[in-house]
Amino acid sequence: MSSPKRVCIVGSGNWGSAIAKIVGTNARNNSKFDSTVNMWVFEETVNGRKLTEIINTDHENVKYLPGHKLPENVVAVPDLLDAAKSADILLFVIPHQFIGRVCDTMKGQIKPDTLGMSLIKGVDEGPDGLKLISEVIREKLCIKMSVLMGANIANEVADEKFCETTIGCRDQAQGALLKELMQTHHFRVTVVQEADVVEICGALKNIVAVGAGFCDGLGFGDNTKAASCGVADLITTCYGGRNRKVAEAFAKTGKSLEELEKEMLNGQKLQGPATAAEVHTILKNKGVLDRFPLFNAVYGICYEGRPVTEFIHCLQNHPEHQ
Ligand SMILES: NC(=O)C1=CN([C@@H]2O[C@H](COP(=O)(O)OP(=O)(O)OC[C@H]3O[C@@H](n4cnc5c(N)ncnc54)[C@H](O)[C@@H]3O)[C@@H](O)[C@H]2O)C=CC1
Ligand SMILES: O=C(CO)COP(=O)(O)O
Repeated sequence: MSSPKRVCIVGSGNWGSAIAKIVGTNARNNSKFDSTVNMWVFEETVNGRKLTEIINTDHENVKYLPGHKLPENVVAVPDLLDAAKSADILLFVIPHQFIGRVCDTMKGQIKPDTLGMSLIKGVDEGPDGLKLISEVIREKLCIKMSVLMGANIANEVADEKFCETTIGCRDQAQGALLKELMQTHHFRVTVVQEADVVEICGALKNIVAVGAGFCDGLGFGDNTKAASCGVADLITTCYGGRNRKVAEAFAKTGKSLEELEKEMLNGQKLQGPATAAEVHTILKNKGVLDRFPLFNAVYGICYEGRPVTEFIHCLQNHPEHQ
């Protein structure tokens, strides 16, 4: 039998910490995995103490997932390379804007046969158009990559409220191993081979969620909001997510998104506005902006100073309605 796989979680925000709860418990109870799970923590001081010290002593990420104990075998490590260098499985779960720098630091310093899985929702906008975050990681680190995405609001997952998620993995044996690491009674995992589809749905729904927040902030009805909704993650994010919540406050208060992110999220990061900007550049370069009025409208409001009160006009002028 091969030796137990060492797991490292690259990230310790709201979702990273909820995932640490699951992965720590599963790794401890399954001999296929080493029971110690490293979690890389972007170090900061909270209430006068280092966050890593708080996590390793009190077993709680008091800033990003307060109220939940993490398993004691989850070890917070402030140095990225110390956390990741001996890992057989790397779970990437940081806000997408930081992935480039994190991978640059890890390049050449990890085991060559490490399996990576991205839980990051977002896209990168490269010179040739859209690039998936898993592709960015694959190219920079030369490792095999899978993804995990779903209608998974972190606080609800940590509360063990039942939900489903999808692993996109091209290799069946790897998919089965990753499922063993991630699945619990409350967090059911389906493995599919179409990893790119899983990832792009997870990324793009964040832009729609910002639009849904605008609808709420402007006082439109449920029908209006549903006009932009599709499948599970979209529904969840358009009701319960941070992108929606902050966009609602934006429409109601007139404060800037940056200000509201700071005020309302205590260090957590929105992915929707940045994704709207990246997707906007990609669509513009391809000359197809007019086919995506919702994405265009969210971009215009977030970055071009277009009044949020015009949001619905953009949907009324959808090319499908001409
Ligand atoms: N929170 C949620 O409910 C869910 C989030 N996701 C996705 O997971 C990814 C990560 O999200 P969260 O864990 O919620 O993070 P978060 O939104 O809680 O972000 C805060 C994290 O970013 C870290 N950070 C701040 N500056 C940094 C830097 N310069 N370099 C590296 N890290 C830095 C902070 O230390 C903290 O760990 C995102 O792509 C998000 O869309 C996916 C499903 C659910
Ligand atoms: O991705 C999520 C739920 O699946 C979380 O969405 P928010 O980032 O908008 O909170």
